[in-house]
Amino acid sequence: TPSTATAPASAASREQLLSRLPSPPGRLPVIGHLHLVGALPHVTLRDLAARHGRDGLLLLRLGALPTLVVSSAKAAQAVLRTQDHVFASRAYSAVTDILFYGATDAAFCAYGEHWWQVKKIATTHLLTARKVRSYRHAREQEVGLVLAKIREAASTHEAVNLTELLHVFSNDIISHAVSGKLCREEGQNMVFLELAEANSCLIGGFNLEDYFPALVKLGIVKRMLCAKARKVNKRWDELLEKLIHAHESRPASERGGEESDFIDVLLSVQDEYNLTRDHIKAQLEVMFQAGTDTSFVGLEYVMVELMRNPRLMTKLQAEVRMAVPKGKEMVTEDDLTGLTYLRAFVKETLRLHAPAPLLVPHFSMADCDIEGHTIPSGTRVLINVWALARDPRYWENPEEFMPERFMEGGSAATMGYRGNDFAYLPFSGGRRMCPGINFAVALIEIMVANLVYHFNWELPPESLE
Ligand code: HEM
Repeated sequence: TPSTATAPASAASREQLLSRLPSPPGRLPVIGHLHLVGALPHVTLRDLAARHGRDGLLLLRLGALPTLVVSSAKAAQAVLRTQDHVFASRAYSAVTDILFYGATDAAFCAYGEHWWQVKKIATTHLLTARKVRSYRHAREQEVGLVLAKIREAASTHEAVNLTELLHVFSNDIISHAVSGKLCREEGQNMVFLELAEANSCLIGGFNLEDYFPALVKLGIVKRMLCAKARKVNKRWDELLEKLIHAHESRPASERGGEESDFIDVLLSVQDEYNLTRDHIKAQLEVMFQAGTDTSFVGLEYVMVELMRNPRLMTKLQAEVRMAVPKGKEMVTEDDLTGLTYLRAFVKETLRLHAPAPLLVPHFSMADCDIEGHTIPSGTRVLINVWALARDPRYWENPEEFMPERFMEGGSAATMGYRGNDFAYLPFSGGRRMCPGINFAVALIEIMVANLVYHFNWELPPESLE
């Protein structure tokens, strides 16, 4: 059983503690184990952990940064529940520092008073079940636009690029939540898409500056490595300033109300939470970062699994078509209650294809014990939820796509998204858990329901050759 955290160790004893943790051979000077992390880190890390790990733990030296990889449900439970208070921080990153106004947003902010405040704003003001419901007409409208494009292609038997359509769809839904009706003016929704992609390139990779913080302290290196991030941040700043300004200049009577967008809400709680202009911009920007790609990847994989499993597509179509009154033009959110197979289908997709397979890295703030191993403070932690969700110790036929396991009577029937089952963590768990679950699931379900209600899907013949 894990014991309580103790005060941080000195550098020497920290190194001593690290040297006792299970770690793979092949560590090189300077880069450490970085060369072992391939193009699909969750896959290579699973294999390395199976070979060299112990008790679900494996220590890698990624550059100068000790990184603990967690690959068992018990160790994940220790990090996200029993010792959540120790592991709820984020490591310093020069890139997120620049992109997110001193990392003052909810996702990249280090643990502390400011993070509590901005996370609370996200969970109690921006992403509540009620707020998410208030955007249903906007979602249905965006779904309508996608359906029109597909209908047009279908009428001439043309293949559609679903990846592109669904990516734009996810981005537009979030643009609408952030800036309401203004999001389409002057093509601002497309600028959001472009900037979110630029951010992903900077954050998503294994960044040199993150692994060699000492390098960043040298002025020249910092200038070189961070120039791109500054450029991208400048463009975000111009766009967000313009939108916030447009909101401020609207009469107060138009700002409140049921369908108020994130900018309206943040402006209205600005004084209560002592938010600066930069805090507001950081928070708006992170919604794109955390919400767009993740939702889009989830949605795209649902369609992949539908096309791979025609029998299951027929079953899902039957459920949706039964539930929608005859002659209705499109499925609306009222029709979705009780669609248990749809719900299970999405859950099973997020099991096999977690959009954030290693979560967002956690960071320990004190020494503490996990499974009899002492983890020193200042350790970065990756939880391999992709590996946990395919581990035969926890799942029957783990590689098989079987939504039924999440249905009544199935082996995972009681598993939900809230991080209570440590073999199933697509949205993580504990203090750092994703606050966007309702938002994401609503977006995915309404789009999928309509895609299967209106169309039969198959891959174009040339893609099968
Ligand atoms: C299928 C879609 C999504 C998935 C799979 C997902 C998953 C995750 C994961 C794994 C984390 C990291 C948790 C951790 O560090 O332990 C996270 C954090 C976060 N997500 Fe999501 N997310 C999704 C959609 C969204 C949406 C739509 C929004 C907002 C509109 C959102 C907002 C956030 C925020 C603000 C955080 C940071 C929380 C923190 O650090 O305390 N997410 N999400």
